[in-house]
Amino acid sequence: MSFFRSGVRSGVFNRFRFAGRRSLFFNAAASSTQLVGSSSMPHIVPSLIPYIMALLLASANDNENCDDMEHIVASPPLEVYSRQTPNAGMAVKASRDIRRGELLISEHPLLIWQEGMSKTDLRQWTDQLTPSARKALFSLSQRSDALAIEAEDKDNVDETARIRSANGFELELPAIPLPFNGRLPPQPSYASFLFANISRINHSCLPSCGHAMDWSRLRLEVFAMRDIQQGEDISIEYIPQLITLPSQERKDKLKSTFGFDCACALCSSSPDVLQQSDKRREQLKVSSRSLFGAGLNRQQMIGEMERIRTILSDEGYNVLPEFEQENVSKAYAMFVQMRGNYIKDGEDR
Ligand SMILES: C[S@@+](CC[C@H](N)C(=O)[O-])C[C@H]1O[C@@H](n2cnc3c(N)ncnc32)[C@H](O)[C@@H]1O
Repeated sequence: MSFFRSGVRSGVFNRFRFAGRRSLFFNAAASSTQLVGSSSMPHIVPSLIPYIMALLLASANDNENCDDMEHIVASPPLEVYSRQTPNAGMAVKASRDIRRGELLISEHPLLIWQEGMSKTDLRQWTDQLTPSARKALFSLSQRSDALAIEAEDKDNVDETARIRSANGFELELPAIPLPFNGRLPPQPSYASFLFANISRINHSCLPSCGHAMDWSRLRLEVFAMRDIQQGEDISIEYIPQLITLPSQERKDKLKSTFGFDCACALCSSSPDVLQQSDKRREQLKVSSRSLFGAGLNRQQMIGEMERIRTILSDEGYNVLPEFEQENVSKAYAMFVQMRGNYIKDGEDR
């Protein structure tokens, strides 16, 4: 079973702006009838509680003056709706026009768990869900593909497995600036997170939004990476490194990881469009590889970065890409940011 993995995103975009005087948990539904409310506390497996507590304590100690409110979207401009075509199920759309860069939602997880737990441990844990958490969890979609059903015979699969598998984000955990001397909490490398609202957002190979975990607040944030019109679908990318894969390989990967046949706008386009897109993605693979260890001088490196930027723009890909090499992704993110400092708003493509 696999889950969304933030990979580089959690590395590049982690923000450790510590705050925490305000209530850590909020109700995402405060002023929207369309979004469900988050439970007041995430439901965390016992093995992860010391780690999460240490993370939040470290955050609370760090910066009392940081304004937490800028990270809370009191009224997310989002609407969950039931999609008729092309793929059934629920989706999220913009409830008003959205500007590039807007923070759309910042949400605490409903559940936090670790992969590889035994069925018994999973059952003990999920039996303790509050009625509202249970309701939110069981209202989410679940996998129904052959792989997921086959996996039910295995030891670590309980009745929530197909829901967790369809909706969970597996994220790399940050190293904690430990508040205690000598008493290290266990430091797992990954944990899985599920969100009542964000888990409704569908995947696209040309996503309109990026997402990143703000570990200091334990919130997943979703940002618009381009202007979005009222009524347009909100989408994110479920798997890193899809940007350098041709359409068939992307489809295969999404199918084997999540069990669905990708029906995003790009994957549903004509063979001609797909061929052009595959060609651009191949060029991106070559360019990004050439940045790594090829002994390019500064000028050549900037040229290659610029080339990547142009190809991405032609592809209509607006989020920051995750290449095979994490360092290349980080360098490209920095390049885009630095370049942006020299370009007046609106001039950039
Ligand atoms: C995290 S949920 C997204 C919300 C979901 N559509 C719902 O009804 O709640 C993931 C599931 O949505 C569907 N899905 C998401 N993106 C898709 C895509 N690009 N193509 C086809 N199905 C997709 C798949 O069934 C997948 O297992």
